[in-house]
Amino acid sequence: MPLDWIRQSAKPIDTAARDAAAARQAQLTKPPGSLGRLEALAIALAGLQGRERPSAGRVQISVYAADHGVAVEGVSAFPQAVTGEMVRNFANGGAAISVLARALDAQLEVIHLGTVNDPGRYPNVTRDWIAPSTANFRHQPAMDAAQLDHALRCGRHSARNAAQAGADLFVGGEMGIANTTSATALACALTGATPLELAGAGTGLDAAGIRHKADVVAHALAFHRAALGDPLEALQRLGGFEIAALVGAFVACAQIGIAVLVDGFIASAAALAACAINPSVRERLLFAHRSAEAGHQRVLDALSAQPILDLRMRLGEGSGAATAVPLLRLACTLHAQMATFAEAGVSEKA
Ligand SMILES: O=C(O)c1ccc[n+]([C@@H]2O[C@H](COP(=O)([O-])O)[C@@H](O)[C@H]2O)c1
Ligand SMILES: Cc1cc2nc[nH]c2cc1C
Repeated sequence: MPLDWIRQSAKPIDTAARDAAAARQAQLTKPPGSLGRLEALAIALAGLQGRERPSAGRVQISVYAADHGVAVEGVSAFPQAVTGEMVRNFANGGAAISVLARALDAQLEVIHLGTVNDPGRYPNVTRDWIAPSTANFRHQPAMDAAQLDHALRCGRHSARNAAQAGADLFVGGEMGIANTTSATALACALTGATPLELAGAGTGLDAAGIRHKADVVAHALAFHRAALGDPLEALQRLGGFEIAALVGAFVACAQIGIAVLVDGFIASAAALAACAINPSVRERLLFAHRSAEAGHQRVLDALSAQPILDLRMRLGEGSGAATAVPLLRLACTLHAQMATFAEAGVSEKA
């Protein structure tokens, strides 16, 4: 079966490295726990990376761009042409994630899976064409099985690239007009939440626009209801190429043992699908931020995830995750470089 790999177990957490990191934290010159979540993040990264002193130095950011058939339902504040136009902007280095990747000295990979307004070829954008867009999932499955397979493998390819480059951390980003509608439908199918509970403004819908979006999602869920019990089939019917690529990347990173920092609403819906398909993936994911998109908290709750940041961001592209990287780096540097009580000759707690 071509998709067998997606269900293979994630690499187990290295509990010895995690315990050694926790023991080190207890010896550093500070009241125990006083660095709060920075301590927990360093300890978690130690378990994920299998070393007492983890690092967030080498970061790979993979951004997947694709269009959505459901855009014809008028569910986005922006025209569909923007997806292809933003691919050009990624190529020219002017998008937010381009700037963040440069500032972080991270490796940025942009993968163009198919847009209605094809911007053409750029040397620094991988063109891994599937179709101009998914089908409109209000009336038909978004993808066929071959397209789902292609998108999942595209994500696995990024994970393998990250491993080859020796990445400490993987960030998955996405760009796709109308993909919050797809992510909302997928999250409803996987959590049982209603479309009205999860639908949000996306790129900037008003209240009437959000009600219409929820209505489109409700119709789609009714149309596909009989097939939504299987999360892989839910992904095929309601997902996007970029969302499926994120699922493939998250699962493959977890299997290889690369720590994953999950971005906002769409990336978290992909994480939810990845964990529903392969529950062993969950313990290998860190969550970067709480997006301003209305349904994100519900998705984070379903994953029992505690995001690092809450900056009211709602851009996507991997931008929220990239913004959390400096905090992870600081957590690792403190963990590695602070003196212990014994080294510094400081008296311990009475
Ligand atoms: O990541 C988020 O939390 C997020 C929330 C709202 C919008 N977005 C971005 O906006 C686009 C989708 O918005 P929309 O309104 O077209 O569905 C897509 O390119 C996403 O990257 C991203
Ligand atoms: C301009 C623009 C940039 C984006 N980046 C991610 N989603 C986006 C949506 C729009 C509309």
